[in-house]
Amino acid sequence: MVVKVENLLKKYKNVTAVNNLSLEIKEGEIFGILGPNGSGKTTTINCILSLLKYESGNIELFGEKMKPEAYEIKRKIGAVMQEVAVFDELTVYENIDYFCGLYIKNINEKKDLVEEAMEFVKIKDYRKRYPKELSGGLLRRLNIACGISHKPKLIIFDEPTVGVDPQSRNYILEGIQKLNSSGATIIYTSHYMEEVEQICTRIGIVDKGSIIALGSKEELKNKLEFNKRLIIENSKVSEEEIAEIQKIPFVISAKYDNGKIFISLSKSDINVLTILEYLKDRNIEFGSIQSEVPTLNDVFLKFTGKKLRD
Ligand SMILES: Nc1ncnc2c1ncn2[C@@H]1O[C@H](COP(=O)(O)OP(=O)(O)OP(=O)(O)O)[C@@H](O)[C@H]1O
Repeated sequence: MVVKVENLLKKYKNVTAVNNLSLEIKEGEIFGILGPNGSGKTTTINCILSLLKYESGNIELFGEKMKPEAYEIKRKIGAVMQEVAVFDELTVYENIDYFCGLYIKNINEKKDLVEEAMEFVKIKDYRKRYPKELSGGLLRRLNIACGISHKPKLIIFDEPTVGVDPQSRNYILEGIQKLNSSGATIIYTSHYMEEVEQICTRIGIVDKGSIIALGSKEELKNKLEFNKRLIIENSKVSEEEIAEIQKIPFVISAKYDNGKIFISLSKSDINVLTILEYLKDRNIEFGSIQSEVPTLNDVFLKFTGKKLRD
């Protein structure tokens, strides 16, 4: 087990930021911690890294207890935190060289690793630039290069794509997958369900400091009763008709909102035609029909009663 967190409890005065959180992460995983703002993701990461003291719980990394002075464990970890932490007076190259040099003493080896890290986040063209000359996305990519250049076995990314342009976002996500393919175990925190779905092999959904659901995206979606949602454009449909639709055997729920009928269909016997025939039989006019598969937002909604993003 690369990461083992048992019953972690962390309070800031009277705010319980992490509430009895437990998780285990195996070698080779890209483990996503998905939760809304303030759900305790960063606090959990800071506890895992021993940057914060906590009230109770147990944290082991690579099978050993993690402590502030566990330098041997820390060498195996790369952390890319939400706040960009680079030196303004050093260039892109010098910044990565500095952070790499904290772990790698051999000059030639270090040189190669710095080049590799720059290549990884596609920042080579900016090697002589200073941080203040970089866009937000490039700055994030520099921050990542600084955190990963020493080839850590466990890399933690805390919301690395917040406020970045789509191109940088793609470089970052692809880069993380490449790091994983080359052997690193990854922890990735985010409040963007699309990103987590795209890259994570297993996901822990957090709310109010606790994990409320855990599994692969398929396992999480299997916890839902429905596996398809129809959205039918319609100008008018009565409450009685909606109630009728709801009675169709494989319909889990039906509602009318803002000119659209939303129908969730159960896993078995999905028959869209039956719905359309029903509408046709009753002369209910409809426009475009969309079919959606469930998202992690639906999973979040099921367990918390609220949306992931407000
Ligand atoms: N230094 C602090 N002092 C007091 N309360 C804090 C502190 N840091 C975080 N909190 C509170 O702890 C809770 C969890 O915050 P945390 O930053 O861990 O969540 P998060 O999921 O990482 O959110 P975000 O995505 O906004 O960073 C929140 O209620 C937050 O207001």
